[in-house]
Amino acid sequence: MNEKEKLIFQLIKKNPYLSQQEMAEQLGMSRPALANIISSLIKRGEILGRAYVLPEKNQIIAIGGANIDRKFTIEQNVQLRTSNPASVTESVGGVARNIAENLGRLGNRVSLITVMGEDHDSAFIEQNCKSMMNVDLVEKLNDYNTGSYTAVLDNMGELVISMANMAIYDQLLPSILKKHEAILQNASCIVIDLNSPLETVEYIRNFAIERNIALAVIPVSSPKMKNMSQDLHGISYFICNRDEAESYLNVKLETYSQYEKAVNMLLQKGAEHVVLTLGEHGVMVGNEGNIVHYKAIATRNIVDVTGAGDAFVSAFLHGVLNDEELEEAIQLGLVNASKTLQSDKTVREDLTKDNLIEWRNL
Ligand SMILES: Nc1ncnc2c1ncn2[C@@H]1O[C@H](COP(=O)(O)OP(=O)(O)OP(=O)(O)O)[C@@H](O)[C@H]1O
Ligand SMILES: O=c1[nH]cc([C@@H]2O[C@H](CO)[C@@H](O)[C@H]2O)c(=O)[nH]1
Repeated sequence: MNEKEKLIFQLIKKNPYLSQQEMAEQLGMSRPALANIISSLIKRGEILGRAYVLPEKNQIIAIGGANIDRKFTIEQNVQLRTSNPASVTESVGGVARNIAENLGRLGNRVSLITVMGEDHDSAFIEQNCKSMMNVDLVEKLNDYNTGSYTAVLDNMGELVISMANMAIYDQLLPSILKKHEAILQNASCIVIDLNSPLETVEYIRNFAIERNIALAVIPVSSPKMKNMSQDLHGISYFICNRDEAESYLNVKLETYSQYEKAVNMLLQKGAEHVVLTLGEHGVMVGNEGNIVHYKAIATRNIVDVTGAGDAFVSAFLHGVLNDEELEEAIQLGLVNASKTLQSDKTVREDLTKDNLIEWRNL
């Protein structure tokens, strides 16, 4: 930091809620010059932006996708190769962003690191997210469209097909994360989804190993899971669904003994905790040679499956990061997934710490 930056940094440390006008007056600087320096401090992760908060412990950093989700629900039985009458909704999505929103709604401090285009979609996403997470570390790229995910659901809310337009995530490179090392190294947990390129996942895995930071890796889809390294050391929580495990391990998973074997194989590759999600059959969880199956919560009136996996991951991480026993954290995950299935929203708008406890006790 140069002298001017140090002065501003000290002032923010003393009083994080001074307005730029007040700061400029106290420092005898022009406001545009001050704004420039503040924006460079934010970009380098020295301060978090908006309220000029300093990076601190216990912050969760989510790295990966932030998309616009378009969901078409077909009102009658799906007929292939013809036009099906459908209703459509548009909302914010992306696995890392969904997890950040869940964790933010649950009262955790979260920053999102992602790349978005300079377009209408990114403005919509930012506007939508900024009350639940810090979005000041988001990088805008001129030549790319913001990621988008288009899903076709049947009249039971089950996924028929989905399309991912996410070329932009090839640009979520280690060079972007390096700018935010100050924040990353103070994180209580880093969550990365596999929208991120392999070299970025490997960079963050080594970063987490060197600094002993909890790391959760979330695959997002079977095709993207194929890119993952076969070495899972340094990953504290590796959470994938059945299809993703099949494509990564190159095995068929149809029985409980096969699920158990798969969890074992993932543990052998070095992950500390493995969670294999099994849709209506719940989750198989393994650590230190101990593998346990937990039943899903019987859920009626499923409206939309989108986001159930992200809801599980988020409430599970919320539990473990807030000192719950592993088993209780899993139950919180199962409850949040079940409640999310009953909502047409990817993340429930009524999700709070208190509501999660109330749903858990029902
Ligand atoms: N039909 C269901 N009934 C009850 N719980 C379910 C059902 N489907 C999913 N879940 C819950 O959601 C969790 C995650 O579901 P799944 O294994 O399908 O992951 P996913 O494919 O990542 O989810 P999605 O892509 O739908 O967000 C399950 O472990 C379970 O707890
Ligand atoms: O390749 C991808 N497909 C789907 C998603 C996101 O998954 C979410 C549901 O779990 C949804 O919001 C979509 O944007 C993604 O981030 N990458």
